[in-house]
Amino acid sequence: MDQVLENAVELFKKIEENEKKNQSIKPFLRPGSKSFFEHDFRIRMFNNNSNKNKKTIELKQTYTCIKKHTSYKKWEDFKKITLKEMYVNKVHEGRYLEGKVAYEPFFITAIQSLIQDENGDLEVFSVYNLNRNYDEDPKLLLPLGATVRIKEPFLKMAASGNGMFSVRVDSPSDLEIVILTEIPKSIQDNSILYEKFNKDGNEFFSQKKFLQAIRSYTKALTFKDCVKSYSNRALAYLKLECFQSAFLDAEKSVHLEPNEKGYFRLGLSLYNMRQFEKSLEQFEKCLELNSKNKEAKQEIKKCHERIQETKGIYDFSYLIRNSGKDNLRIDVADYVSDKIEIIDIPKKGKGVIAKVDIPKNTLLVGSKALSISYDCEFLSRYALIAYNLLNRTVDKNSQCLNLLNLIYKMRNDPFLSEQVYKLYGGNNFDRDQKINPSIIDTERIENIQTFNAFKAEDFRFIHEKNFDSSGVWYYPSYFNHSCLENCMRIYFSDFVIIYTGRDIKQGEELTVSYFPLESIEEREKISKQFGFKCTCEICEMDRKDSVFNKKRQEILKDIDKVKDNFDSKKIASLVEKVRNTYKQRHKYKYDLIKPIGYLGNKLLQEGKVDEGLKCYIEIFDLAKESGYHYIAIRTAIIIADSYQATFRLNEAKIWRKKAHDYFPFDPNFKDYLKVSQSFF
Ligand SMILES: C[S@@+](CC[C@H](N)C(=O)[O-])C[C@H]1O[C@@H](n2cnc3c(N)ncnc32)[C@H](O)[C@@H]1O
Repeated sequence: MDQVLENAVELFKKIEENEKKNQSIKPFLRPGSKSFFEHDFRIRMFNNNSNKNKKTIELKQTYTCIKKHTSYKKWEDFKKITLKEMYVNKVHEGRYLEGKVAYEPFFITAIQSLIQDENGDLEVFSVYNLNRNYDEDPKLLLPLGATVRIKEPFLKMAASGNGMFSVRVDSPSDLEIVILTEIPKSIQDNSILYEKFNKDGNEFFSQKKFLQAIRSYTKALTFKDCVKSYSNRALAYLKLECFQSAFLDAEKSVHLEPNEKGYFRLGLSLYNMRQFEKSLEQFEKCLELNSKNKEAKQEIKKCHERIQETKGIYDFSYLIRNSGKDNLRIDVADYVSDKIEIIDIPKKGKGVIAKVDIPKNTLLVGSKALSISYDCEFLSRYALIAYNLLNRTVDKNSQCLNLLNLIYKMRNDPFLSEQVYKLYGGNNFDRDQKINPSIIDTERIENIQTFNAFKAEDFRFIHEKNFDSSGVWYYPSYFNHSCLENCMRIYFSDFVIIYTGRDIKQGEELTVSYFPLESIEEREKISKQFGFKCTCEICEMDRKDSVFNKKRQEILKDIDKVKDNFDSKKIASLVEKVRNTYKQRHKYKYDLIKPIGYLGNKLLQEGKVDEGLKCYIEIFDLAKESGYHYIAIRTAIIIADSYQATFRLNEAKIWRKKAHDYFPFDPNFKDYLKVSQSFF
């Protein structure tokens, strides 16, 4: 077994043992000497530095932290606690811990340092989810000497600490950091110091050290309220994608004195928070001050395009051109049709219904992911193993990374945060309770991700593992599942459109399929993870058909084993066997799709083109009837391509039209649907 995995398993065992042993620990007796802690820290630092070349990512919270989130409450509602009073593996409800950062912090899986309380007692202190930027200097995020306050502190057995404990913070909004500026308060309006810090800020900025630049501008601003420093700090925030902070600074800058750069940066922060109308206003103000500002003109054009999109007017050629492997995130606005609404659906939570009759192929929703991560963006598989062991999960790279990204984005964009908190996060959370968007409740966010994350199944890289993804979309998250979906989803990188796959009656629920139409067992397994049991017509029929279904699955398994070695005749006889299991049933014989696909492939390989095509035509009909739209489109294209290749251009045209009927919005859509013949 891989050494890394072995080490991780060891680590995992140790945590479990320690947790068991310490279940009954009462007041915790700590050695309390600073030199002891510093010695331990040096060892950790050494281990950490020896791994310097391996990039690692910070980890999120563990499930062992059963702490309920308390940021909804005010600081005044909590009573102070000191380290001496704390217990191990206990959440100290209604209390807060205050202390100073007593050691230069560093990253292991979280930012780690020592906290020293008012009695001079020390404890290790770990902060998770504080920042996404791995190259960031932790000393800047949690500076030595800064005062910190932690709500409902949790003294936890530390995973990396050989029996050490640490005061652990998972949700950054449980923590308040007072950063010392090292500037005596008595010095007021010192323009020399202002110049010095402002210059430092510019220097750091030019070196792309944006966090340092922000710190310097902040110091500079304590001496003088200056338009330029606010505006420059806004730009540094923009570089770090901290859009809300950028917005506040740019706003201060133009408030002090209307200025071109200030309006431009205000426009950019609003644009990035997807407030296109408001953003347009700022770029126009910028142009009023300088009618020759080319960049502002370009941004105005983009704003107009986005505003058109919010009306459902999309340029699909633009979407196709600007999405794909080279561009995993597309600049596009959201749209929701006024023909649909979100209501409570019995036994399903919320869902989407049609307010009026809606014809087939009506665009209902266009939505860009609130956050998305791709497998190819992951930094370290070591971190993934540790992450899964600590969390007792089997999350993929993209899922783990997306949680971190989502948290980061929520901290920097209140509009986005507000949308995330509206989504279903399991029954333990009251979703109607209004949450301050600046609160980061990692447990809740994680639950929201569990119930609402999907992968962006962009046709163009659907088979490539590296492009596996995990994203969260806002409006699409309200669509419930049905194996017999009546809507279709098409992805353009991280942008998805949802439209009706057939005519819909007023009041009918609109559904999409969360997973492929595999066997009922497989579907039930996945839907159980989502916490529901599908009751669509196909599922009900499958459940009634259980004896034949079992037989069918056995034959399908056999076919899988032999499909590469058998010729078309032998495969055809196995297909017949599957067909026989459907004798009692006249509808939804979707399990025939795969074996007939194998047969069609084999026939094409043997040069029996017409027989092969007959198979594909049957697949098209089966997929169409079962509402398995993706397969229907792909099959129609394969058929069209095969006719084209054998110069039967008329048939090719007919089949291209059938594929195109599934997506009537743009004549060039066929370019998007370049699928490989090797699909089956
Ligand atoms: C993406 S959300 C869909 C919207 C959700 N119903 C809500 O209230 O926001 C997924 C969750 O919806 C519920 N759900 C989805 N499809 C369902 C179905 N067919 N039957 C029952 N519950 C369903 C499950 O709780 C699932 O975890």
